Amino acid sequence: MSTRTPLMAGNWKMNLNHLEAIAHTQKLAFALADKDYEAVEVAVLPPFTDLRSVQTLVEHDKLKIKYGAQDISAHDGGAYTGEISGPMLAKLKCTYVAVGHSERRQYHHETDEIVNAKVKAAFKHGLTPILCVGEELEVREAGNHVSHTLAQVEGGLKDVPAEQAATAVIAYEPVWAIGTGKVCGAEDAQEVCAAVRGKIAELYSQDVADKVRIQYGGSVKSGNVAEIMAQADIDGALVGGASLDADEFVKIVRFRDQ
Ligand SMILES: O=C(CO)COP(=O)(O)O
Repeated sequence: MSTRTPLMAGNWKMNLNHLEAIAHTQKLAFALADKDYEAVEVAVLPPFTDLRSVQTLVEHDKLKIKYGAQDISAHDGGAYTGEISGPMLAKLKCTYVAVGHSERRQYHHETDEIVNAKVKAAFKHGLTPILCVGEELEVREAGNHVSHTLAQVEGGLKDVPAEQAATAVIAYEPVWAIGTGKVCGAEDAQEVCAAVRGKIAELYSQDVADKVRIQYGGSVKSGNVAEIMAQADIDGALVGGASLDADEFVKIVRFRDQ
């Protein structure tokens, strides 16, 4: 039995303004009970413009919900118009930051080198990266999903020391399952997540591999989360669309009751 605490993180993507973010976080906090936080770590990843509001609410009401950003600059500061740095996110007391989400790889041309620099920037400023990896449909159809995903893991963690790697979160998100309603079968997800853990063991050690939390993401809903969470190497979910519905996200956090 793994000692890894499951992590259920809601990636809001480009949804909810700062007022909606407050209302949504309050709704989540109201519905979640201490026993939920004892069993599962719960996090939200709002847009940058919401983070200060979420921080203020979490601190003022002493909420147990963790929060983080959806991206981080590889740079610490300077002439990088539109970017948000690690020191800025650390100042907002973010716990997590998603790095290399497939939407950033696809629409912002983030390569494994850029993703690696962002992973390092996160660690440098005390943030835990959620390193997102996963294959496109053509890659899966060609049967290359495992090697493709492992190359992204290796690229993303290049030159990251073992002590840091052990605290990372890796999110396996097959691109074809994101926002499509096509959930990857639990056993297919487990196949890749087990291979990711094997890769971490090869790059570092079994001890590091046993510590790293691996999430599945892609059309996770209350109706399919239990089967996904029953897999040995899946330690949580990175939830997109369903995290925008507070009742649904609470049900996902309570996957054991499904
Ligand atoms: O990309 C995702 C989370 O990062 C998954 O999105 P959906 O849950 O909407 O498929």
